[in-house]
Amino acid sequence: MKISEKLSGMFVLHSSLGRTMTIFMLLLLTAVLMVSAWTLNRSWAHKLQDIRSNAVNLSVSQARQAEDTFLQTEITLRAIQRDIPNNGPTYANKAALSAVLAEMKRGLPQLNGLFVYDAQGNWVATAAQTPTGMNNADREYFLYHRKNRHGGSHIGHVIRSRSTGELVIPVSIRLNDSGGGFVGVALATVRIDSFRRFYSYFEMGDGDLLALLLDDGTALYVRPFPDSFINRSLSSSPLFTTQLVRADRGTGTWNSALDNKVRIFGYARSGQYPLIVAAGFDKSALWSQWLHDSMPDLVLNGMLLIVIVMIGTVVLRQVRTNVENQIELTTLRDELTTINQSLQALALLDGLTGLANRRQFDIFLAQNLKRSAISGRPVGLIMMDVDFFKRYNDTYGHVAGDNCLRRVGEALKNLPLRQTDLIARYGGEEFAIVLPDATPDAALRIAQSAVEAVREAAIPHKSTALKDEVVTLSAGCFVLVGSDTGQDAQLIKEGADHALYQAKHNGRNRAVVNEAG
Ligand SMILES: Nc1nc2c(ncn2[C@@H]2O[C@H](COP(=O)(O)OP(=O)(O)OP(=O)(O)O)[C@@H](O)[C@H]2O)c(=O)[nH]1
Repeated sequence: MKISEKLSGMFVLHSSLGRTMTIFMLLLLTAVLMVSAWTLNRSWAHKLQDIRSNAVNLSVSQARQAEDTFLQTEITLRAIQRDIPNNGPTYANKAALSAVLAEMKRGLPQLNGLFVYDAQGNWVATAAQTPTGMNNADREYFLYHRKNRHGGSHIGHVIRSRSTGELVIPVSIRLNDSGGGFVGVALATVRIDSFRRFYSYFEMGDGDLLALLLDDGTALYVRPFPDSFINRSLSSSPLFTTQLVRADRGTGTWNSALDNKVRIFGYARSGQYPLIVAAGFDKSALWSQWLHDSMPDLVLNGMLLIVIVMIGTVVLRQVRTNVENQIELTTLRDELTTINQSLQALALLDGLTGLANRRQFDIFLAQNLKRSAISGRPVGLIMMDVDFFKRYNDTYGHVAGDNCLRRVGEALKNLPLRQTDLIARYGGEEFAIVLPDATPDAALRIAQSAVEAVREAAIPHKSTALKDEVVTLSAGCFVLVGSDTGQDAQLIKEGADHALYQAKHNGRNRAVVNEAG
């Protein structure tokens, strides 16, 4: 950027209009930016609020669904329990019991199998064909029931079915004899696939998750994670360390323990079973989606900002042009004023001596005679003429003659005059002094000092007829009180001229006053 452009830019800021426009544009820009930011921020906050509600609602509904599944399963187990003789499943009609189990399973597609074990873990009956010689005494649920006397159902960690190889959740109850002694276990295995299928009905993003968990933090199934995540302990997740400690349902945002992704979670604990459902929405995907949805607003706001900046630029450029024009006009005006003043001065000054010229002399004399006519106070005029100046020119040349006149002018300038007096070059080698409010005596005194000053300047003049051979002056004075008849200037000049003639006639180099006035 050129210096002049920088300067004019600064002038814009320093001019009050430029400053006001700049501040206005900046305020407008800030206001639009703030409104846009506030609107977008609100939109994002609403989006988060919606997601939190969705997450909680989904968790609650899925916790209910899981409860229903396990309740149906428990009811089935209770029905099986009723069909088993008091002294234990060993004494049951195994074929008939298996048929009952098969019939029960048919109505419950979420079940992988129904099983009855005796007190040693031997398979007594199943909903499918009973493989001979199978024993499940090593399973966690079997050991659990053998140890715990309570009659409630037990939901275990996910296992792989020995009969089908499928991943299943074991739901079991203890079988007691009439004395409360352990006589076996009834087991239903719930297909993980049933949850997999059910959870796949929900439209969720790739990074979103829906998890069925045991309340000890074990993952039973987590959509969309692979089966390798099943049975993983999430007990260190904020869900278990902080959220569930505070409330059985709620929302929160934390790094998922499964893949360290930040998700917005909703969760709900089952009131009936030790189950928890959590729904988590990938925050970065939500942000991208929100950005995508907000793009029209962002583009609109961006365009608004660009339009404001463009308008601002045009207005400021216009202001700059105006300021530049103003500066140019002011400079031009100042220059013209200076020129005008010089011209005015030049119009009133004599170019050779720098004294007032004839024009100024005439104006000044006329003004003072007018004032004199009003005040009644006299005006004095001294007319002066360089002696034998023709000879001077002839002897020294015209250039020297001009110099001589300049020096005579200098000598006159040094006279002790009042501020109100005026010395002028009347024309040629003639000079004049106007003395407002002067008596004839005072005028004569000043005329004599003028003659003396020129003589003392000692400008050589070898062709003069006078003996000192220096340039001399003759002066004639006249004093007049103005009468405002229009004749005053002529009268006073004639009076002074007459005295000058007398001075010349009397031998030059002297001053004479004409007392006739
Ligand atoms: N160098 C120069 N000479 C001027 C100027 N104005 C007038 N003169 C000359 O001044 C001379 C005046 O001569 P005169 O009017 O005869 O008077 P004088 O020779 O001074 O004689 P007295 O007035 O009788 O003493 C003329 O020769 C003019 O040419 C000027 O501006 N410069």
